[in-house]
Amino acid sequence: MTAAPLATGTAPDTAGALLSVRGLTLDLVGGTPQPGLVQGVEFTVPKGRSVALIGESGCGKTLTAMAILGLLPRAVRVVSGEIVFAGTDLLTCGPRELRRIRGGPVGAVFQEPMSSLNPTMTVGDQIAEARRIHFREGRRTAREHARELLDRVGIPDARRRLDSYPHEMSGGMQQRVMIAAAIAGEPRLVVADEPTTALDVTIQAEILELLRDLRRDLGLAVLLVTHDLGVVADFCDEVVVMYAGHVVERAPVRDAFRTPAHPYTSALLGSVPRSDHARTPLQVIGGRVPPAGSFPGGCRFQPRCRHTAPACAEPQPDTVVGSGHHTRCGRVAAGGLQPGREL
Ligand SMILES: Nc1ncnc2c1ncn2[C@@H]1O[C@H](COP(=O)(O)OP(=O)(O)OP(=O)(O)O)[C@@H](O)[C@H]1O
Repeated sequence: MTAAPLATGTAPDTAGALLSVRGLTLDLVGGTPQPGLVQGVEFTVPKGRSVALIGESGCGKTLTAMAILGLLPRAVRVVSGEIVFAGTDLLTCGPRELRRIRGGPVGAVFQEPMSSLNPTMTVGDQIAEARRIHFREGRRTAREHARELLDRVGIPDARRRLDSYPHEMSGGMQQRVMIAAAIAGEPRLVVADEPTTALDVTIQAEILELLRDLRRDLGLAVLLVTHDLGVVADFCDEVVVMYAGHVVERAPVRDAFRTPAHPYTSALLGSVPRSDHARTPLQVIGGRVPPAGSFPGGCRFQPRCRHTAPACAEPQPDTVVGSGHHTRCGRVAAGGLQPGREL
């Protein structure tokens, strides 16, 4: 017997959302119109929760994160959509308002600390600057806060380190400084794009532990862009799965991992080793993400999907398969496929 999906609909569940991304569509500026580098992206980040954005390279995770931060590359424009943070649509904000929000209530942590930290300023001055801009603190107070923040993120001998330059620190320490700068603005949301990818494994674990502590102590919400499904399982409450610019599934992490409702999510999960299924052979997802501009109509995953049917060439409905669990697989919507690891 096939279980019918609960419902179809398009809107994210916005109750209690701190951040709500609705119908976000991004494209290249000028040139030939593309069928949406990022198209119709919908998800929410509830207050104090941690949401992962996952998918293979080139699926639009970073562009989505950059749109939230108002830092899209010049070549990319917003075609439509809303990004509502604490009641304000960030896409309607001018540059001054965006600068007030970014580094203030919305913090950012990127993969390469050295590309975000200013190599010509001491780390103390960089963190103090955030306090001076966002809280109009005087030099002395801002410096004292910078010391407290360095201490808070686990930098030993914080008072002396205030006067260090980023290049005098290890990669892990630089990442801690970037986190200190992000929390200096007392954010409610931190957007973290691959914050541990450039670090070696033991340091990765330390940085994640730090983010976890800060989340708990400061009540932060986190939007985490990552390729690492182990990190998602360990750190996040909810997951948003992107494929070729579409969100194909969003769900509480446990539900997405136990009963994925999109063949792409299932294939992603099958491509990483699991401790509980040590003998299960790893799956390889055949083919690759199509380059932007050559996406198929309907479900963009269909050329790589082992369940493809003619209906997959049509736009796929947003289907609710469980509490907070949505998919955009028409075959699941029609009851022809069952959510689950064997999908
Ligand atoms: N500045 C740019 N100009 C043109 N195309 C771009 C630009 N930045 C990204 N793209 C294209 O947009 C698509 C989405 O890129 P994006 O960086 O968001 O992917 P991603 O999922 O974050 O990948 P990764 O995991 O490798 O960072 C890709 O096809 C990429 O080539």
